Amino acid sequence: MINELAFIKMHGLGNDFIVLDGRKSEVALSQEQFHIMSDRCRGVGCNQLLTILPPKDKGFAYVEIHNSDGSLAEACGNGIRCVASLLMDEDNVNKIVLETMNGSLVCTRSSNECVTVCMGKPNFNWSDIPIAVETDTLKVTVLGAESYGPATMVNIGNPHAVFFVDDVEILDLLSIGPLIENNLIFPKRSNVEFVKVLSPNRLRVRFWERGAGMTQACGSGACATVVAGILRGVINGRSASVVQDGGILDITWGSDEQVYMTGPVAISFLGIIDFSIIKS
Ligand SMILES: N[C@H](CCC[C@H](N)C(=O)O)C(=O)O
Repeated sequence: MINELAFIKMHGLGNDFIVLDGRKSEVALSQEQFHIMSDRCRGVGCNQLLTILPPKDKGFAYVEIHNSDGSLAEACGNGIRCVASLLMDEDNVNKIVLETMNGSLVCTRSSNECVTVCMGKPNFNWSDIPIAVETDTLKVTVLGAESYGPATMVNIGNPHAVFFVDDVEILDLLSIGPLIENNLIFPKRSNVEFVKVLSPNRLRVRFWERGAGMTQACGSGACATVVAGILRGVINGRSASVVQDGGILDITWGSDEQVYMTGPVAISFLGIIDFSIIKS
């Protein structure tokens, strides 16, 4: 059991992360230890734990992603952006490849301190989302959420249920979010996005994240939202800005079929935690 641990608290538009560097020494945290860190990091805790590990292939490093409920996640756009920025600074480069459960992601430093991540190709096949029954993933009726209309299901490494509604501000995400996240048609659960189309290239989105709950921003969710908007014909062209509680991400679904996400990163603070003196 680890007693003392150095960590970096970061966020991407208020999507909160604890970053650990496990490339030289073992940093596996117990769930209890993660919650202790999360609670002390920022009042309402952190959304994901990102652990930097030695590469398994030709990338610079492998990034393991855990949600605050302890579940593993295949993708975390805001988190990868943060870790990429850290490691590009460390190595004094403007481009880096990070390995995740969803493959190797090319990350590049763009202008004004933002980072662009190529999040890979979206997947719409019902069995790849996954959904429990064969269905057209463009418009999926989710039992209990019928009043929000059908969801468009998109996998960006992780599953997303995207609902297009007239007003996102009035939504009670705390009640509807878990109901959709844990719906039986989603064998691996799902992230949830509610979208209001502000203009053909500007979307307002609120998130309920699988394994983390309501978040200020969600990078993979912003990607899924723009892809869903293009599939549903509500976006002009292949790019849009996604307006989230924590700020704006710019998303492009390229002609190469890859989805590109560009946005800021921030270090909140560095810390050392001594579990031997902290009781949960
Ligand atoms: N909750 C997500 C992982 C984190 C996604 C989000 N923080 C992002 O920036 O993409 C899942 O279980 O698929």
